[in-house]
Amino acid sequence: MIVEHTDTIAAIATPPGAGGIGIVRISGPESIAILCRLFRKKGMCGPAGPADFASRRLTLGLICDPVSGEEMDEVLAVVMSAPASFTGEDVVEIHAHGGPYLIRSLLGLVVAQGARPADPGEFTRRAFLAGRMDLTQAEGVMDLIAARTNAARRMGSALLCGELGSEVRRLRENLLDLATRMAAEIDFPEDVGELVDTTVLFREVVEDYLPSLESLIHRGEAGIRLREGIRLVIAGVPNVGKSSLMNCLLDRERSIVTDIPGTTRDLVEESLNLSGLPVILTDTAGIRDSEDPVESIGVERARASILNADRVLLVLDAGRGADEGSCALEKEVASCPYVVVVNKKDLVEDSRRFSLPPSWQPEARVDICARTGEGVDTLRKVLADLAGVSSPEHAVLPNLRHTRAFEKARDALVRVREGLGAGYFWDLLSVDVDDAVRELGTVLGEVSDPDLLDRIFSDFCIGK
Ligand SMILES: Nc1nc2c(c(=O)[nH]1)N(C=O)[C@@H](CNc1ccc(C(=O)N[C@@H](CCC(=O)O)C(=O)O)cc1)CN2
Ligand SMILES: Nc1nc2c(ncn2[C@@H]2O[C@H](COP(=O)(O)OP(=O)(O)OP(=O)(O)O)[C@@H](O)[C@H]2O)c(=O)[nH]1
Ligand SMILES: [Mg+2]
Repeated sequence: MIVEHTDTIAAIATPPGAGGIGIVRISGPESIAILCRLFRKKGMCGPAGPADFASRRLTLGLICDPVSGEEMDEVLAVVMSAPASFTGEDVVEIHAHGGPYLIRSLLGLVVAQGARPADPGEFTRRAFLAGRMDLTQAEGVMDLIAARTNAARRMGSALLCGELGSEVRRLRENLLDLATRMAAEIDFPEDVGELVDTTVLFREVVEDYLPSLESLIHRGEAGIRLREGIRLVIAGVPNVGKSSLMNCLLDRERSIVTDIPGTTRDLVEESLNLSGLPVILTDTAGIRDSEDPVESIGVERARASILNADRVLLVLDAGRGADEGSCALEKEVASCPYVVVVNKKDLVEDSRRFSLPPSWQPEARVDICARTGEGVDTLRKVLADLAGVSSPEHAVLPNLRHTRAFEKARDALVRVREGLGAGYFWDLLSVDVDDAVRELGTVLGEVSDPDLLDRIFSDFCIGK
């Protein structure tokens, strides 16, 4: 899909503020001519010509204001001629000294020579439109820039390298091939013979394509958690060591700890990087019926935050086990995924470790001693594993947009599976296969939808 752009765009490609070097980037048919009018090569007088720049080599010279004749800066300029550039168009970069006023003035000169200030993400959008990358790779560029944890950074790299794109492309091609065979069978049933019979079709859909989509959707859930983070709420009856656990996970004394039950009253919230998973961690008041109006409000808030949690850490005291209060609380917590944390393991010998009531269904149980920090690393690992962010094969994780499309493709194939069972005619089934193919196409950006592109690229920064 090659799209011609007639205008030339320019932007500052380096971050705002002072730095060693600042870069103005220009892309489009006029970019080399614009550079020539502003650039004077070392040892030459008068403006430069295109022949003064070997493609993809730095050239030293001065940028001069063509109106006033003022020498603005000594710079290195590079020309990358179409199509061998990031955008596939003629690209020019001016590497100047990194003063914000200087860089802005240089951009002003470039714009005065006919370039248009670029929209956010417009360079990458052009790279995509020129067919130099698929949409997942363009999204990888953005993830890479936006990454705040190393795990998110790795995920951006994998996207940019096209790992997800190739996986989706393979799946899409197989489905497309299936759709083609089905269409041939419908149109020329006598000529083509048995291109695909019902059992083969059923096996392909049920054994190959549906599981692939389910796995992509599953990984997408981890991808969304990794990009957006999760709300993790620490809950329990009073005095079991919730605040001590909060402090252990944060590695500092954030929440007040005393031996008086009912110490924590308000919600105590902090953000935390858990093996790359961004977490908002909340310590809450111990849940109990209280006469104290302040504590009661705290307990209400604790309950509300349990309802909002993505996962709850239900803390028990090893000396007390699953007592009546904890059992009542477990019923409130159980609507949400939860991990049982048995604290104060120092108070009982391992052999006297109690078992949880059989009706409880936590995702995991971890025994810790918040006083010494024992077991807290295991808890961290369990939480990262549950969020699906710690295993390396999950390096490339779909985002929300991809996951929604995979879900629609999956639903279409489920309709095919059900239709096969119900003995539907093939022309009906092939509509659903086509749907699945189209959904996978949107992931790659093969369906042109300017609104979709606007939504994706407007989240980018300017100059990217
Ligand atoms: N100075 C600078 N650094 C940068 C970029 C840039 O545009 N300028 N990039 C971008 O933001 C990234 C690098 N990405 C790039 C990707 C492809 C091409 C390119 O010219 N590709 C040609 C030539 C390939 C080759 O010689 O092997 C091509 O694919 O045809 C350039 C940059 C990161 N660093
Ligand atoms: N022996 C032992 N005591 C602990 C451990 N963890 C916490 N404690 C003690 O238990 C008491 C209560 O700890 P907190 O962290 O304040 O308990 P909490 O669950 O936040 O209590 P509330 O805020 O009142 O609901 C304090 O005296 C802690 O020092 C542990 O692992 N072992
Ligand atoms: Mg507390």
